[in-house]
Amino acid sequence: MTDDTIIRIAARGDGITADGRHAALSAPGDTLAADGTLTHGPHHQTPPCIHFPTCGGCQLQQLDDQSYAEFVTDRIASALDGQGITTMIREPHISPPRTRRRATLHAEAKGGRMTLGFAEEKSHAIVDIKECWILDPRLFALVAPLRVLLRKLNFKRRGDVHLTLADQGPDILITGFAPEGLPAAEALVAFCEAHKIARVAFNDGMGPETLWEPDACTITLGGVPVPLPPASFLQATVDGEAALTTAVLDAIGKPATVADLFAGLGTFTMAIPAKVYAAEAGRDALGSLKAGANAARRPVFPEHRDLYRRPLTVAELDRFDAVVLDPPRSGAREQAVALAACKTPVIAYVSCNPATFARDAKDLCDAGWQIDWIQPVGQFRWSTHVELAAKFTRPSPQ
Ligand SMILES: C[S@@+](CC[C@H](N)C(=O)[O-])C[C@H]1O[C@@H](n2cnc3c(N)ncnc32)[C@H](O)[C@@H]1O
Repeated sequence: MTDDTIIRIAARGDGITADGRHAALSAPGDTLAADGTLTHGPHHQTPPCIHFPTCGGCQLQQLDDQSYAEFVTDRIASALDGQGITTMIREPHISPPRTRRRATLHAEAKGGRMTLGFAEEKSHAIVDIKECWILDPRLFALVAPLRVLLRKLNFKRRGDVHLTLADQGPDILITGFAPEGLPAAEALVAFCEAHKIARVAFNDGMGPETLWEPDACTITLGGVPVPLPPASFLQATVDGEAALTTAVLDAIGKPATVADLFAGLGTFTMAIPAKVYAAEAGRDALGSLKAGANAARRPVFPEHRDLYRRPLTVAELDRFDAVVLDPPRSGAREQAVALAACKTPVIAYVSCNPATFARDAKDLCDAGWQIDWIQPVGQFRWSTHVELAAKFTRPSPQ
């Protein structure tokens, strides 16, 4: 290896040479000459998608599978290293291509053309996708028909198209627009029947209005069908959800009572075979979790609670045999203070941001917790977005 060899990929996706220079669209093992010429090495693959690298949906298609998996692990290791923490990092789980079950596309009507796709990298321009290597084929199959539909609906602006695979089929929420008139209604029904759509809702600023939903939409979590509000948070792939759930169950063992914090629709709540207290600030999500758990007669105790303003106290946390938390990207700094001091024997921390995870982990480790292991999960294949599940325990006295 020479000083001009790319030795790692930084958090934002640039390759970094041994002598500290940055190169976009490079892979470990490539070499960067002094004049900026990049020579591809053994881990540089031909990006499969015709839209790469313009499309902002993927940033790292030039990495082969080995170097992408190493990137995912390295993101977590470097964030922890920055806080002075070392631990065992398991083999990452990487979602296969074409498995993304939810995505937000952007639509724009301009000059008689309807553009529909992901935004360009670092730009508002929309890439009119003709192929996609990350979307589930059942969702990608709707992209061309949706362009036709939007034209028929007289969509004349810019808006978002949220696509989700519900138990009943594709669920679509279109924002920034609401169709009007009988021809639009007829075009919508014909589209939904032809493509076996589970639901279509529009949100023109007043909240989602559902115009098609022949059977109530659900998403099955841990074997429990949960009512699915439009554009809800779901783990991005089914296999990614399974990898995170398996890690959480492995971490917590066989507890009698568990707190699931930032519970969402109940991805972990429903998978845990115990009494589960579920705290969540989103009213719609919590209402669905409650309805799903009640219908399935699960011993779940939901609470609508803002965990940033009102984190669980030490006394509340001490009642549980295990705590699971899965906060948004900003992490759980406020909740980590009480977690650091509580007596619960085990914490399973699921994170979609290694940097805030490492910050919160430092608070826990400073208070005597240790990280037993971390399971990296790359659900957003070929992106710089990395997830993980970690097990925290208190070391037993010698
Ligand atoms: C990363 S998602 C995880 C959801 C769920 N655990 C899952 O796997 O599907 C984070 C969740 O935290 C919720 N949330 C965001 N801010 C919150 C707050 N201040 N208090 C409680 N929940 C919050 C969001 O509504 C969202 O459901």
